[in-house]
Amino acid sequence: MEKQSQRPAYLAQNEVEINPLNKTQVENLPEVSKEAQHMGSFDPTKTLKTDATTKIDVQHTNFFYGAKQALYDVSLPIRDRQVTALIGPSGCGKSTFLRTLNRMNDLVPGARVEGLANFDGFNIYDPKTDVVLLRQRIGMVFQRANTFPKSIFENVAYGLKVQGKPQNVIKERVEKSLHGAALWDEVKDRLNTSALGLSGGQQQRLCIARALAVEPEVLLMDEPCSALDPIATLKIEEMITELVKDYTIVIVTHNMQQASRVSHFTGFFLSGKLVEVASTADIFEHPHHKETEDYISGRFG
Ligand SMILES: Nc1ncnc2c1ncn2[C@@H]1O[C@H](COP(=O)(O)OP(=O)(O)OP(=O)(O)O)[C@@H](O)[C@H]1O
Repeated sequence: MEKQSQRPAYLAQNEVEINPLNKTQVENLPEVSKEAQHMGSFDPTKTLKTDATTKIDVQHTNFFYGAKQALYDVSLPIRDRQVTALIGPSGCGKSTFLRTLNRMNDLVPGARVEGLANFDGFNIYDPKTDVVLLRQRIGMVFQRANTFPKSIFENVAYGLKVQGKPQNVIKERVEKSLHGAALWDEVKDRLNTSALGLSGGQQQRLCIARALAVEPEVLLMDEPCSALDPIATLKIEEMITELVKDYTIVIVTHNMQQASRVSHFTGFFLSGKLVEVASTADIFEHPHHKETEDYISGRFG
């Protein structure tokens, strides 16, 4: 009974809160400024000048958790083989946006998305989209490593076994993915030992290897370094810089130095709106909006 009464009012009866804010975070949420309220939807074509082609073209996306709207008219082209960083204060909708890209939000009862996310000529949001196939092409890495209590080899081979791949293909892909995740040299002599014996940073790279093993085209990373120390963080950042030669990467980060180190484009979210997206250098050196400037200079968030 006690637990029931603490449920946030915006949750419908069967809804679960995946990523609840604590009381302090809620109290410190910035007000949407008058300018942001009246600016309508942001037109990214004004600031996103690049030769890179668009891998996923997100247009006019609204997202609802039951009655609560979490994203407002977000349009954001994700460029091919570039890193796009999503920044903004807690609760502004970064993770929600990221999760719309491979339909992870489908798992939340009462969740609903509107708009268009054009990926290779089909709409990711279309109910007819095959989400299993979609998640093979658009892989995801979470905040905390979700290591399975299995051997290092089995962790990476997992998706390939589900796909029924032959043993020789599995062996080859496990090795290739561990190289891709910059982990091979550290684990090659103990592939059959438990993955739970690896350090936190190694486990996160192992999960990245698992995501790479099914050969995705896009990698979504939801604060992949938030549980890691600076050295493990640096390893992941170096790995991202290598991986982007072959993959399109979208990363949610609270760490603005990280966004400026690893990304080509940065989108700034505030209260469910994309305030602006531009080249990372522009966002950090010449932001178009006062909210962006206030956020990157640490005035809130
Ligand atoms: N399952 C859910 N049910 C209802 N509301 C939710 C759910 N998950 C998130 N929200 C709400 O949606 C809004 C956006 O949350 P989201 O997690 O996308 O923000 P965020 O910018 O990623 O935050 P953080 O940086 O803290 O992870 C917040 O108000 C949050 O409370």
